[in-house]
Amino acid sequence: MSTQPDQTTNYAALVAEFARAGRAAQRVLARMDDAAKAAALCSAAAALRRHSGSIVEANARDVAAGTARGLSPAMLDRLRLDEERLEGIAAAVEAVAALSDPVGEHISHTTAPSGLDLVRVRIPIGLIGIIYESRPNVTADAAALCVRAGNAALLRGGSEAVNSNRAIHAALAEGLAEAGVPAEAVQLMPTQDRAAVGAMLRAAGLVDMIVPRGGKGLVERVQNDARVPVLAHLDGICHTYIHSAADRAMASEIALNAKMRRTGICGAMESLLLDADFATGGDVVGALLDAGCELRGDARAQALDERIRPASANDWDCEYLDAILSVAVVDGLDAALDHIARHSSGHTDAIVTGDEAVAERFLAEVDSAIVMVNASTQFADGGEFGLGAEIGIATGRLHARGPVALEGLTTYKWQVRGTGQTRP
Ligand SMILES: NC(=O)C1=CN([C@@H]2O[C@H](COP(=O)(O)OP(=O)(O)OC[C@H]3O[C@@H](n4cnc5c(N)ncnc54)[C@H](OP(=O)(O)O)[C@@H]3O)[C@@H](O)[C@H]2O)C=CC1
Ligand SMILES: N[C@@H](CCC(=O)OP(=O)(O)O)C(=O)O
Repeated sequence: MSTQPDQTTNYAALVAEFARAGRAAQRVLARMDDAAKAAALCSAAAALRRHSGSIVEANARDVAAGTARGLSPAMLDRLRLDEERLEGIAAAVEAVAALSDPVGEHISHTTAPSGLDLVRVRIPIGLIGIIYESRPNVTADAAALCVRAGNAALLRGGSEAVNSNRAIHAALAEGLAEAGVPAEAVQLMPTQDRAAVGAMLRAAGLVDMIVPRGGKGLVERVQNDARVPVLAHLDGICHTYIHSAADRAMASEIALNAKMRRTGICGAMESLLLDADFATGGDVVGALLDAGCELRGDARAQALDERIRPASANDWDCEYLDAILSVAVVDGLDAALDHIARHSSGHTDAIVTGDEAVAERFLAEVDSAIVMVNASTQFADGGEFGLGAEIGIATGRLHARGPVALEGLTTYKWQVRGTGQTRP
């Protein structure tokens, strides 16, 4: 779309215009078979490579502006592209092309007592709006996953990545169009005005689903404005509970990895719960402190190591995305479950224990999208789960939870075949 918004733009009308174009393109996409959609994504990958110079140049402008604005090193790292990273983005689009097409799969096939033949068949959701952080690879990943599953995408990326996103989007649209997919199958919102995010969230009947991927500010906006079904990909306040029957070495290794492998991702541990009866809690916190992590603890945690600072009430609900961790000492499984129920964001929570019965209770009772036993929360990732890719980690309670890939971007319908039945 060529619409250029200005001060007087009516964002509801703008979103409606984009949505109508996207829905028309989606109907074309829905008629394309597996091979045609895969070929279109390979064509989009080729266009990314063809335009790598201008994409990297656009990204350099974003990075220069971000540097001047004082973005953190972690944010700049997520923003930055070079030829090698761009090759990775193109290869990821090809990897999505190589995944098998979920559309048309028969989820179930039964015969009703009336003799009706009932097939539940997988279909695309339709037009999906995605609001995401300033990480340009998400533009290509999200577009590729949507198209592979037969959906149109309306993308709204983070403001710091605006030039990169526009360049990536232009290349993707060109490549898709060359392979017979209407360019409007993947559209990028032409404005960074946050009022337009509100219009996307309110576009019920035009946008079929919104995927918000971001932090607290976005959560509040979604809660206030959403009229469209939302598949929330929100913050990760992830816990690791070290139970009294945890293996000592395993506890330290998992805690270190869960916090320090990459501190800036949503699957990083933000809160450590040490069982009061776990004998070597001091070793776990010592290993984290020695690795350069700042620990903020309650009084009992502070007693384990003098380097632990006092935690404030806010710390239990804080997503640091940094080498900072809150630590509490809890009295047994029930206290750990209570703490997690109060403070988890529903992303990923883990227990370390050698007691199978305790592990099973944790798996059953923690109500998060991903619940783990004896593993690092950093495994919360579509690639690690064998899904090939991910839009992100869904933190809500709808049909797709945890890493969302192709299946999560589909719904189904019932196909009913009769032989002349009438209902008595
Ligand atoms: N669950 C998951 O899969 C993932 C979750 N995350 C989470 O994302 C967060 C990090 O991302 P961060 O860089 O902070 O991204 P933000 O949450 O600040 O921004 C994400 C997107 O939301 C928009 N946005 C934010 N607040 C508002 C608002 N009030 N109104 C309208 N639009 C808004 C931003 O727009 P604008 O450009 O205007 O700021 C941007 O497009 C962390 O909390 C992390 O856990 C990150 C990756 C994956
Ligand atoms: N789930 C993936 C990506 C996490 C992610 O997207 O993080 P972010 O850098 O906040 O956008 C992983 O574990 O690498």
